[in-house]
Amino acid sequence: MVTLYSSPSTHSYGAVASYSNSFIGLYNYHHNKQIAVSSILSRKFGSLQINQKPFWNAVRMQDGAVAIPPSKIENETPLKKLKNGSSPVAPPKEQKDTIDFDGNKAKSTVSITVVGASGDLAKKKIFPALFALYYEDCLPEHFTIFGYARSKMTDVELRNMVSKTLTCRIDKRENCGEKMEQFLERCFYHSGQYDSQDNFAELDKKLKEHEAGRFSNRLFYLSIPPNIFINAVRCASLSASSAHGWTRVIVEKPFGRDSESSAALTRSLKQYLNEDQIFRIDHYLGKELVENLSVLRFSNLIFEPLWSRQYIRNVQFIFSEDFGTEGRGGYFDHYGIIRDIMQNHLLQILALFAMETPVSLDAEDIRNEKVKVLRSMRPLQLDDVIIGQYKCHTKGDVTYPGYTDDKTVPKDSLTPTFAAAALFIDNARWDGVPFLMKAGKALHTRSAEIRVQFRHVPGNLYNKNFGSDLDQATNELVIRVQPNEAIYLKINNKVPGLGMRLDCSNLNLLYSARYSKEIPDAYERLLLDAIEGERRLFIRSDELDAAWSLFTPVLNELEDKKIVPEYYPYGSRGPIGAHYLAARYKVRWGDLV
Ligand SMILES: NC(=O)C1=CN([C@@H]2O[C@H](COP(=O)(O)OP(=O)(O)OC[C@H]3O[C@@H](n4cnc5c(N)ncnc54)[C@H](OP(=O)(O)O)[C@@H]3O)[C@@H](O)[C@H]2O)C=CC1
Ligand SMILES: O=C1O[C@H](COP(=O)(O)O)[C@@H](O)[C@H](O)[C@H]1O
Repeated sequence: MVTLYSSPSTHSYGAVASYSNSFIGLYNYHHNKQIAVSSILSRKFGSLQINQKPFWNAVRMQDGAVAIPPSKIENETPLKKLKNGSSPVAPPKEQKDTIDFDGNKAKSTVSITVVGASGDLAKKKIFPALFALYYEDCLPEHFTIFGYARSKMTDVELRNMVSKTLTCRIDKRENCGEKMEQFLERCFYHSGQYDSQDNFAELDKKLKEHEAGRFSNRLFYLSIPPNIFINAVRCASLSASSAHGWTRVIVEKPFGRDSESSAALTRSLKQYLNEDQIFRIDHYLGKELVENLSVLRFSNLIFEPLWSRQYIRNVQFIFSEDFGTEGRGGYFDHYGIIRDIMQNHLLQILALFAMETPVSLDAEDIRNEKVKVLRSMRPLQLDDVIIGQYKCHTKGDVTYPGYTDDKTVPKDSLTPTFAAAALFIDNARWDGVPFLMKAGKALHTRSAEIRVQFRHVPGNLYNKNFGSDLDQATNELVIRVQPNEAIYLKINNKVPGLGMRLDCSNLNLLYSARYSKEIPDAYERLLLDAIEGERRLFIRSDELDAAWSLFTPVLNELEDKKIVPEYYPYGSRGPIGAHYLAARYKVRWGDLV
């Protein structure tokens, strides 16, 4: 066996390969160079096949290690020959991938453990996403799914619970019921405490039975409250890591509640895991239209040249939900809308929207650009934020509860359920362009969209036809993330007829009209990526640090100064303050025009 190790300590990437403790090759990580490394190994050991694509994403270069091009590697180079006596190969505790020499897929298996399997997210999203992947034949041939939680359940009871949430896709195939049965047969349950190494060791034993001597890789999905993350990671890592394949852990938000707690969480996670093993999920990155953002920008000649302060007046990121915290008030009150939506989902979209062109589509190249743009942003100022909280509202016979009517929320809570903010990127491309965010619960509609408002046409011959309404006269590009996914561009055109009247119309790519296939749920894409070791859509720790440093000062100030939110009725369009904030930057919210 050839064992390939990884180390997370730098952001440079490479491969270290060893064979019986002898160093073979180390090379920068790029798709074309993969072949270089694999060919070195092939030359030395005959017909090597790299049968695990994820491996290449998992490999990182050790601090201070020397990159040796394949042409220089004539013989096996002993480990000790590497620079300054530094240990070139990560200690065994770190993640390692092993290449199955036969390249035989049938010999490997993936075990997926949903930690917190009795919970809301597991039922609502994780199990259905796993089934959808199975249904679409996207899971490896051999896989096992384990639910793990404290609740007492048998395998059959877990299957019953899971089966209630499974659905077939719209383009139903006849064998859907059969597929469900087959999927459920691969689901098992183990009851245990989150802080018990012994319980995780029992899980390990069961996993091994199912893995049946196959080359095993293990994925743990932490679908549990954040206060038990670390215990679960410690126990899973120490007692139930894969002995010779990869072990990866998907971590759900919240990743702390400010810079300090987030850094502490990262430090604790890294006691037991490499950065490469940690998959921080932001499910908005798995949404189809968010994925499409880079395609839109970088594969259409017409957009990228316009993508700067020269042509763009402002950009808006808008999230609204037409329901309140319903059942999640306990969690929400500790976080509020800025942490729940803005600091992660909206900021991640902003980073993808505003980043420079990455060197390639490799995860690290993309994440490097995201970090760069986040670090070019000004921390949010208190003057540039307004906050709101929904209050009870009666419409006809129905009374909608206010936020503090939730029994799990303190009566005097000042936690914002709505916020609007103006952010700025201090770089050459975006200097002076307001990036506005708006997020709220219990509003009049459910939607998430990006709105790009372009500048006016200089010396426009048709100005008189529009009067002075800049918003009517200028183009707007709308990327509707949900619902009814669409990309449309507002253009000006002449109303047909003998007169000269101008109109504003949409060039519209409505996904449901263009594509008959159902759009996969974000969790499907992200789970598949985690299984395949594709990190592009997961958040790296330096991205997280950069994101928190933009919001932490203002979050502290809001709390220290006990800023009272502006109250808005359940089901309304939110506080009026959002309009004043936008107006300060000569902006009108596009969703209200
Ligand atoms: N639900 C959602 O829509 C979303 C959730 N998230 C995040 O995903 C994670 C899971 O969410 P969700 O499923 O809603 O969480 P739950 O509150 O439903 O918790 C999941 C499971 O964890 C166990 N658990 C709950 N509270 C405790 C506790 N205090 N101590 C020990 N175990 C506990 C319970 O299992 P048992 O008692 O059987 O051990 C529960 O079934 C959280 O981090 C959440 O913030 C993120 C985005 C959306
Ligand atoms: O992360 C979260 O997202 C949901 C909204 O997700 P969506 O995919 O349904 O738009 C939000 O309700 C929740 O408060 C938040 O924690």
